[in-house]
Amino acid sequence: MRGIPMNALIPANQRRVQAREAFFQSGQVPPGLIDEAILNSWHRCATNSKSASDQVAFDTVTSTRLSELLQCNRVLLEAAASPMERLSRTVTGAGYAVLLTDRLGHALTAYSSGGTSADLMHKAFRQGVLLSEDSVGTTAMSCAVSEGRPVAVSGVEHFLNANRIFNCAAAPVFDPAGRIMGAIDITREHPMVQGSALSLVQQCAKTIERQLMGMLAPYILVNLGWGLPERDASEDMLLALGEDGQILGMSPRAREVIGLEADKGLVYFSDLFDLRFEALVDSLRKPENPLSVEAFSGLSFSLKAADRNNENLYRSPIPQPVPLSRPEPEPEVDFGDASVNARAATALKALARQMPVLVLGDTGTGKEVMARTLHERSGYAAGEFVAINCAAIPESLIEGELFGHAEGAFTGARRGGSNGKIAQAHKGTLFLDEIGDMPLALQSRLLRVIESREVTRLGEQSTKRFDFQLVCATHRNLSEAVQNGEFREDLYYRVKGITVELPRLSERPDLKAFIQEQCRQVTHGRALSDNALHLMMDYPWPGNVRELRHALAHADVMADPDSLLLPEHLPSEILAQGRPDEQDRGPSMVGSWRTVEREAIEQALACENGNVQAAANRLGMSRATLYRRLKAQRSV
Ligand SMILES: Nc1ncnc2c1ncn2[C@@H]1O[C@H](COP(=O)(O)OP(=O)(O)OP(=O)(O)O)[C@@H](O)[C@H]1O
Repeated sequence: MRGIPMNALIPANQRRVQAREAFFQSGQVPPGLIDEAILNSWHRCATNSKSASDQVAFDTVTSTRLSELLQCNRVLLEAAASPMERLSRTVTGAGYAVLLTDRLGHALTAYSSGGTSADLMHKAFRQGVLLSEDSVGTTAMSCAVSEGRPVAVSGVEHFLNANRIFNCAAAPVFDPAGRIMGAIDITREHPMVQGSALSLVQQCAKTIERQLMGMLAPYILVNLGWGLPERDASEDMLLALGEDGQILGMSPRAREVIGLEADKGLVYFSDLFDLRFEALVDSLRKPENPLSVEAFSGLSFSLKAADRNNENLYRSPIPQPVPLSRPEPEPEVDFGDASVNARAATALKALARQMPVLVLGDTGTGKEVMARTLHERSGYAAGEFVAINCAAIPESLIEGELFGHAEGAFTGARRGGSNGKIAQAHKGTLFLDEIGDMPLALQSRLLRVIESREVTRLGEQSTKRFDFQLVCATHRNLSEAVQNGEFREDLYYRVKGITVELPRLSERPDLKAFIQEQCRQVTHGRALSDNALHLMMDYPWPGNVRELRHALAHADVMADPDSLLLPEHLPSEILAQGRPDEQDRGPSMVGSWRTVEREAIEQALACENGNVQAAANRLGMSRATLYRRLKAQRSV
């Protein structure tokens, strides 16, 4: 008998009664009598001054709150709909009710068994009832959510006497980023066979998690296994990968064995496994060759495609190597204003005729987004989009950056020389951002290149011809710069081609819809409360779309995962200021935006140990923009 705790030999029901008596007499329970998860919950209830004799009301939240909750949890509800229905078909005949709760314990969906006589059962298993530990004491759901694992709670294991009629089992549901979204619970009045009840809820939770992974629309879903793929890939261990190898999501079991914490942000396949993503895709195409890969944790896994019929595997080209700097995923673009959309369409026609396009707009209005969108929709989309920020590169280097240089052309020139950005943009788009800040001396050279499409590398005589389309952008008034002698008139007329002027965010005709859409994108589907939305519509947005996206990301972090975004979650400057009178707009708003910006930059640099590229990624801007912002901040 060595190794088996004596308490394990006592019949289960007797053990529970003993545990309860011991707890209420001394606050202590001898080991092995009940699940640690339940004991922890009892301690929390006692610490929060709950008494076993408390009554339980099972009131529902208001209908407004309920619709907010359903809205906030719509992804979970969608993923859970059919697995829950299947579970309820399996168990309601045996007298079980089935429940889906959110992370806080709100009942989102309830299937009742119909065969129960107890009033309490009817009251408890209704949509909108709050079943948190705080309001109804220990339950399987609250334990499963607190401990992050399946838990069964029977009869006297419920902290409140009133709930002793319940016997329940629940499993947490994790989202693909590893956060708990809610729980699946089955409950009945009669004792249950614990093992089977637990495995039913666990299976249902896994199916929901799998649905959630599918809803990410991954390029490919991969099963991890321990041995040879054919024999051993486990349904439990799933990776959802984007087409550039980004890990879009992981099943909880895969996350556990690989040792990746929840909510880790941007992680790529090749960050975790000793294999390039293209090589993975290549081998998955040949299922006859089993693939065994070592993770950087030291463990080896077999990998196979979860769905052999996935067309991406067989039809799409192998994705390009992951670039060294990994930009934030591009937002879905909407320029809202019909006149801007019409202008963009004209700009596309101009590009097709080899005319340049000039994008004008204040900082953060989306000039680069517009340029990239034009590129992607143009006949040159198969080539590269090469952006160069004329304001960010020191005058002495910009020439070499643009035109390239021969080996030894100047001190510090690269071995073997460099081809320069114009060569890189061959058959693609050259985007000259902040062209208004291009040094005067360089402007005439640029003009010649734009006219002839011919480039001479620094330190060389021969020229090469390149084919590229040109998009420029600036926040400056170029015709004023021409008048002030800061910008060459001939270059101005050359780059002006077709202009697209982007409105300030506060002037967008679709402001409300745009804020809501950006909120959906930035927060992955959360909603703003009416008050928060009104405040945002009244704010002047000196930093335009960039500031809006930062504000939404800020609110997303500040708010509870299941709550709407409320005014108090917004950055203080939005809370503090409605739209000031037109004449007050300038300096004070610019001042407050600068402070916010400086803090954001300092924080990002600190978090990334001073790595400018990583900090720029974190802030959702290019490295060049970050340098420019730093320069601007320092000059204040
Ligand atoms: N129409 C849009 N839809 C979605 N996101 C947008 C849109 N316009 C801009 N953004 C986002 O706002 C931020 C700023 O955009 P972008 O860098 O293109 O602005 P910009 O005008 O070039 O700024 P700057 O002048 O400071 O370089 C980026 O994070 C971009 O993704």
